[in-house]
Amino acid sequence: MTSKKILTLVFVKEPGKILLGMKKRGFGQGRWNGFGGKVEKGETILEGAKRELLEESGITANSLNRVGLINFEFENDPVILEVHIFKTSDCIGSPIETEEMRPQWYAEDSIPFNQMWPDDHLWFPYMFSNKIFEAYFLFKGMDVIVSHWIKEMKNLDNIIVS
Ligand SMILES: Nc1[nH]c(=O)nc2c1ncn2[C@H]1C[C@H](O)[C@@H](COP(=O)(O)OP(=O)(O)OP(=O)(O)O)O1
Repeated sequence: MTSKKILTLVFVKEPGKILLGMKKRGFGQGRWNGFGGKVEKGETILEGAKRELLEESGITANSLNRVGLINFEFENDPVILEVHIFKTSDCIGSPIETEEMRPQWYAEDSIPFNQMWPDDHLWFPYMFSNKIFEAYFLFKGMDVIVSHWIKEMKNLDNIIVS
């Protein structure tokens, strides 16, 4: 029997650059990524995304735009991670280092993909060209992608996040 964990991932964008955070602990430790985590009981996915962004970076998002939806499966693990990805340029505050994340701005043409999850370089181009996508990745361990697909979508309106 498989089960699903609902997670969020938020990227703060400004023209030509993106805010990443170095994950200091927990799942994905040592990798640059957006800000996010598990959606808690009683909150919507959108609320969870905003909460995690604030907790991990000190930034408050007024609004979030859908970027994509990825299901991650790991060999020999019944738990599927359903990750809802958002971006925003409509936010308040400056990034601060937190217990979980060390934020840093990166130019869009110098993203540190070799220190990120191995799937990121495959779907970041969709995000940077404002294409909405759905994807699936099957991992062996934390470093090897066994199989995957990525599909551009018109929208993700069938999956309610608000
Ligand atoms: N293959 C992958 N590629 C990627 O880009 N992001 C991934 C990923 N697998 C997981 N993530 C993201 C989703 C989510 O934002 C984050 C993991 O969040 P978690 O909540 O599991 O982190 P923690 O273990 O720190 O738990 P919290 O106590 O909720 O903060 O990593």
